[in-house]
Amino acid sequence: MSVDLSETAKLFAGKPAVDGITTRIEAGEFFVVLGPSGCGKSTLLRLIAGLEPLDRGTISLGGTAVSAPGLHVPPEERDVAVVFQTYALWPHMSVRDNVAFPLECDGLGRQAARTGADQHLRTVSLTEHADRKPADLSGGQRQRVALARCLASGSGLVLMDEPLANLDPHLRNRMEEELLAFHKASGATVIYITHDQREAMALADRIAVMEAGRFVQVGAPEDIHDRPETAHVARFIGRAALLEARLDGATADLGPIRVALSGGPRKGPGQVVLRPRDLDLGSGNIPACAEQVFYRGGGWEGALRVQGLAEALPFRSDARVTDGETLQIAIKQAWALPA
Ligand SMILES: Nc1ncnc2c1ncn2[C@@H]1O[C@H](COP(=O)(O)OP(=O)(O)OP(=O)(O)O)[C@@H](O)[C@H]1O
Repeated sequence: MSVDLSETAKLFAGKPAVDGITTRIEAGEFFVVLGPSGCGKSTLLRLIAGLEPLDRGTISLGGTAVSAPGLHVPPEERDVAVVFQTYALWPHMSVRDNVAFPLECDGLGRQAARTGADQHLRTVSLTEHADRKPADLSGGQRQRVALARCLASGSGLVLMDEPLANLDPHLRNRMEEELLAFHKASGATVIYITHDQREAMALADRIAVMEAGRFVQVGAPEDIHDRPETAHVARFIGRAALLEARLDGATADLGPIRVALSGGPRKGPGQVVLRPRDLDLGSGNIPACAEQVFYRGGGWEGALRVQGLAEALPFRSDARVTDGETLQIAIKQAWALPA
C-alpha cells in the first residue's frame, strides 16, 4: 500500500511536533524515519496509524485520503498493523492465540485461525513455543510473535516504532535479518522508526532523516551517507569532519591543503565533509597527529589533527595506530554540501 503525505502537520499546545511533511512512500518499500529523540517520529507514525487526528495537510493510504482537517478514518479501518518496542502482546493468551487473534477478528473459525497462526509461527521459527505465554519468552522471541501477528493481520502497511530498542546488540543483528525476511514474506510497505543510524542503513530501501518535525533529506542509504545535503545530516550519519572551504571548480581550498571534490564542480565559499574513507593513511605528505584512538571490531578508529584545519579528521585503520603518533596522510576527496 502506498502512503502519501501532503503538508502533514500536528501541533501540541501550539508547537509543531510534525511540521508540514510532504512525501510519497511506494507500495512494498522499507522506509526508515531516522532522527534524534523528540524530533516527531512517533507522532508521525501515530498520525499515519490514525491514533491522532492531524491539524494540517492530508494523509492518503493506497490513494485514498484517510486524514485531513475534518476527516479521520479510525485506525481499525486503515488496514495498518503497528509493532511497538513493548511488543503489545496479550499476556493471558498463548503465543498461538496471540497470532490467531487477527485471523479470528477477520471472521475465521477458531480452528482455522489456529492453523493459520501455526503457519506464521513457522515463518518466524517459533513453532515449538506456540503453547507458551509471552512472559515465558525472551525479548527477541516476543518481538517475533509480534511479527507473526503482523503477518497474520495481512496488513498492506506495517508501522514499526523502534521495535528492537529493548534487545541486546547481538540479538538486534539477528532481528534485523528477520525483519528483512518478514518484509519479503509479507510484501507489505514498512515504515520503520529509529534513532539508530546503523540500523537504518542496514534495513532501509530509503531513509528520511527527520529534524524538528521535518524531513531534511530523503534518499537511499548510500545517498544519505555519501551525499548529505545539510550539515545536520552529515554529522548525524556516520563520522565526519565539516570544514569551511573555498570551492574553485573541481577542488576545495581548505587553507593548508587543496582537495578534489567528489561531486560536480562548485565555486565560492562552502563547507566540505570528510569521512574516514576519504583519507589515505598509507601514503601522502600531510602530517597528521592521531588522537582519541580506540580499537573497534578489527580496526582502529580515532581522529587525526592536521595543522591549520579547524576540526580533527575521523579515521579508521586496519593497521595499528597509537595515540599521539604522527602519520603522513593523503586526502583523496571531499564532498561539498549544496549551497
Ligand atoms: N501527547 C502529547 N502532548 C504534548 N506534547 C507531545 C505529545 N506527544 C508528543 N509531544 C511532543 O512532540 C514532540 C515530538 O515527540 P515524538 O514522541 O513524536 O518524538 P520522537 O522523535 O518519537 O521521540 P522519541 O524518539 O524520544 O520517542 C516532543 O517535543 C514531544 O514532547
